[in-house]
Amino acid sequence: MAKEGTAGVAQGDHGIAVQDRYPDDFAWCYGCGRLNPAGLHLKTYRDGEETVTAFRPRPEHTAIPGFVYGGLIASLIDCHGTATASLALYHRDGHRLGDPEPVPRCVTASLQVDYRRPTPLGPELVVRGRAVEVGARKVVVESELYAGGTLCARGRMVAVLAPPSMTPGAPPAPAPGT
Ligand SMILES: CCCCCCCC/C=C\CCCCCCCC(=O)SCCNC(=O)CCNC(=O)[C@H](O)C(C)(C)COP(=O)(O)OP(=O)(O)OC[C@H]1O[C@@H](n2cnc3c(N)ncnc32)[C@H](O)[C@@H]1OP(=O)(O)O
Repeated sequence: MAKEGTAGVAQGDHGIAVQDRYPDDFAWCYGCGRLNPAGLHLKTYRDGEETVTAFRPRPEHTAIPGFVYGGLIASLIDCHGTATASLALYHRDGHRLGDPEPVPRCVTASLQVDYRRPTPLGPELVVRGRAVEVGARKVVVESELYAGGTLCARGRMVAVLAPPSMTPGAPPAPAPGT
């Protein structure tokens, strides 16, 4: 039986958020790190062939009174996208959330946001995403952001598996050209 998530939709992968399975060293992101006390704590769930997240902006997320700051919208699309990419790589490798294997961590290589309508401040925002290309290390993710059912923004991003040299505690990467 699927559980109900914050977005009010059925969750897959045992109803576990991708961000709750990132290794601790990778769980400090301002947008989605569960260990960042000042962060947004975005949670991404599987919903069939898509992913979904929900976030209710607060008054400090104002652009002009009554409307949401575009940088917040980009953050939601960004963090939901990297999580969608991580989940796609995890699935490709035959895993499901809840398996003991660590969930891979992706970083943003490219992020495009199309702001289609002013986003009202008040309703919960829902972002739906999907991996449209899954390569060895690179995943292209497309997404849409809705406010009260109205499409307000679209995103397209390239997410890349964090190289081992980015892992905290790893030896520094060699300088370019060496
Ligand atoms: C967090 C910053 C890093 C600090 C390290 C802290 C340690 C903790 C580690 C992890 C925590 C994760 C926390 C995530 C937070 C959530 C999301 C964010 O806010 S991320 C912040 C903004 N993003 C960056 O700062 C990336 C800066 N860029 C890079 O480091 C590199 O450029 C990187 C890793 C993205 C790619 O470098 P390559 O040397 O590993 O790999 P190549 O061969 O260049 O690219 C792989 C594939 O991606 C494509 N690609 C790369 N950049 C692209 C671009 N801009 N547009 C389109 N495709 C691109 C390439 O064409 C290639 O594709 P083909 O496999 O050949 O098909």
